[in-house]
Amino acid sequence: MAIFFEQANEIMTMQGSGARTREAMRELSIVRDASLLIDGETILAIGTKDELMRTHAELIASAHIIDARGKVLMPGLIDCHTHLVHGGTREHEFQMRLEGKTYMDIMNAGGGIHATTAMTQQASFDELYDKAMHHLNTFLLHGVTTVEAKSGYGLNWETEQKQLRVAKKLHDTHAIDVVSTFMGAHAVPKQYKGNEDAFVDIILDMLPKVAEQQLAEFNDVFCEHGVFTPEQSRRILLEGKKYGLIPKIHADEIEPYDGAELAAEVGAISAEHLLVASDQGIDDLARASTIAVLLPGTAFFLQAPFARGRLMIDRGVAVAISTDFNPGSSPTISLPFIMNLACVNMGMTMEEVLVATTVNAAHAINRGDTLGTLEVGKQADVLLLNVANYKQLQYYYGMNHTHTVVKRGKIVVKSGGLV
Ligand SMILES: N=CN[C@@H](CCC(=O)O)C(=O)O
Ligand SMILES: [Zn+2]
Repeated sequence: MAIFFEQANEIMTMQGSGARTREAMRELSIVRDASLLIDGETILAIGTKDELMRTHAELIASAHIIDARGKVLMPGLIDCHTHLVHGGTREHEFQMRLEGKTYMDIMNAGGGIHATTAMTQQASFDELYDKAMHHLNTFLLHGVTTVEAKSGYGLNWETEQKQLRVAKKLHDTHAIDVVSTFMGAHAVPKQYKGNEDAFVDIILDMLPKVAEQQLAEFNDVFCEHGVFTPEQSRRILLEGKKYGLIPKIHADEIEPYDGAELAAEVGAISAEHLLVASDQGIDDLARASTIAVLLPGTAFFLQAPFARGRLMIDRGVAVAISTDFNPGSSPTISLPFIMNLACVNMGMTMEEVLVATTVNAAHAINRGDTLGTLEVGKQADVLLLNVANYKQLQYYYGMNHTHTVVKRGKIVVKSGGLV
């Protein structure tokens, strides 16, 4: 059945092409007192109610009508960096950090990523699936219609494959589109400490299997002091490219390590975190059109300095924003809250964070052609917010304003609840 959103206060169409930089990151292309008509899985028309009644009267007469008066319509949010599929939780580590331990102290002592790896290895396929399904439902309730999901809590082929298969099944069964990234290079198992290159070789062997079995589109590495060096990261990313896996990098998160520079050098689609990226690295990202995926929830939760989002935009980098949802450094699913952190702590404007979680997030996962804007012919992923104008989404912070969500032309959230 067609869907007719009637007379929204504002429709943020975000229309235009390509990832947005500089001033274009502030252009929301808003139409006011406007209506939107969906037919099948795509957007058929956007305009005033009168215009659409003139041109599509018959279809509207039989459509499901949603009263959008007093509300705001926008593209479904895109969360372009998550560690969705994992076993267990690590709330005790949060307590340890509040008592003075650092994230890397905990990881080096066998906790952190290693702790989640053990719990993920032990979990059955169905346990991982049910847990991640629950998380996806929460994403949907927060207006998120597409989620990128990284593996990386297996650190052996069996469990990496299990995580990626869970993500694939979720993509097939859940309303949310799940886009997979292989991240075999997330940590070095302790039996390889001192012999890290041997583990790199094991990851290199996994890459053709990931590609052959079509388990992921992207290949990510945690390039960090004490994890993978820039040289090891380069090897893994360049080898992945041979199999069509597009590079992404967890770069310059804890200590500067020329991760942004490496992302630009290998032609990564995105460099992620960048809390301590150098000036040179930022300029390199701009030149290479590598998207900076910034994760202010991680800085907030780790009590670390925030990435220099303002400077990156001013230097011409296309910035995307994401939750980094994971059980250690950012266990939140509220992308709207993360957007608020980006405004308050990274100097981004309300317009920029909206572009960063729609158009630019779509480009960070290679979905810019189909997702991220409300335009005729694009996939109908639509979010109706219970706010009077787009600025209220950030003003009334830390709250969930989702009213209705349409995914691929189907209503999946209604009056703030799952359908
Ligand atoms: N920094 C590396 N990976 C994750 C955290 C993973 C974890 O702590 O479990 C991140 O992106 O923040
Ligand atoms: Zn991450």
